Amino acid sequence: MNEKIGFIGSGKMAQAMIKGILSSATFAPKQIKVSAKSDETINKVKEKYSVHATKDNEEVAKWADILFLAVKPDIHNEVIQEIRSVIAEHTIIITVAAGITLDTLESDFGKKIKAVRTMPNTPSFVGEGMSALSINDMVTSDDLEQVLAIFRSFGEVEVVAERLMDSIPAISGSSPAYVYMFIEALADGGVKDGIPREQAYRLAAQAVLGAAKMVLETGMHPGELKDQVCTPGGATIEAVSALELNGFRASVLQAMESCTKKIKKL
Ligand SMILES: NC(=O)C1=CN([C@@H]2O[C@H](COP(=O)(O)OP(=O)(O)OC[C@H]3O[C@@H](n4cnc5c(N)ncnc54)[C@H](OP(=O)(O)O)[C@@H]3O)[C@@H](O)[C@H]2O)C=CC1
Ligand SMILES: O=C(O)[C@@H]1CCC=N1
Repeated sequence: MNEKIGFIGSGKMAQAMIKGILSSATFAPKQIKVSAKSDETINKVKEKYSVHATKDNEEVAKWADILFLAVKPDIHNEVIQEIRSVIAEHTIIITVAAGITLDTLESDFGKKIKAVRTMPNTPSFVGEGMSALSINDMVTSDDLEQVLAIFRSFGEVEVVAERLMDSIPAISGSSPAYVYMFIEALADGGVKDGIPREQAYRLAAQAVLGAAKMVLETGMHPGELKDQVCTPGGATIEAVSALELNGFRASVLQAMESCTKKIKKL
């Protein structure tokens, strides 16, 4: 692809996407320009990814054909006010900020823009991202194809109705955090029984990866896959029973509700 991609904000989420994009070789480092607030981040990003990095948001906004806004929601509008006058008509604006709606984007820019609201996740860093996005009526089908190609370069992407976007962090944007907690807990259980810590992480992480692949690749219902593991009268059903007694599923659902409630307030 020949487009120039800009990132305003080069923190954890932007760097995960940049790493994923460059690893897939869909874009070369010279096609990416980023900005950040501190010299520390600028220098780190230059060194790690060989992309152009600056503290000048306007420079990035003026240059990019596709511009990611990857700053925190509380300074999102401040950044838009800084760059709105230099945005070209053809530029596609992609926000990754949680809770920022397409209406907010348009009204902050104060004009019709090509706007894309997205929710990626940090596994984009290893090319296994899961993103969801919705677009406004200025985005053409060609624009959408370009955007999808970028997101596919670091994982999977789903186009969803904007009314569902507030619910995406809970299921795929934030959920890597709870999965890491689950992996850590599995490893702790192994360590308790004497399994060396590093080996315990490998055992736990690969079991989670394998289970996820089974869901994606067999098309079988997760409940049926669970049943395959539970030998009648065996050990797994004892573990399942203990998880149910301790409200495992209810905890996950409650965590997701809390997440979505917060997104609506951001
Ligand atoms: N982390 C995640 O898993 C996910 C995050 N998101 C969204 O991504 C966005 C960024 O989150 P995350 O990457 O985690 O946060 P970080 O704090 O890691 O990154 C924020 C970045 O914004 C930069 N920044 C701060 N102020 C300015 C400014 N005035 N102009 C330009 N850049 C500025 C910071 O610069 P410096 O480094 O110099 O401080 C930093 O690089 C959020 O809106 C969040 O909702 C979405 C999905 C998942
Ligand atoms: O914690 C947050 O607000 C962001 C949104 C999804 C992941 N991180």
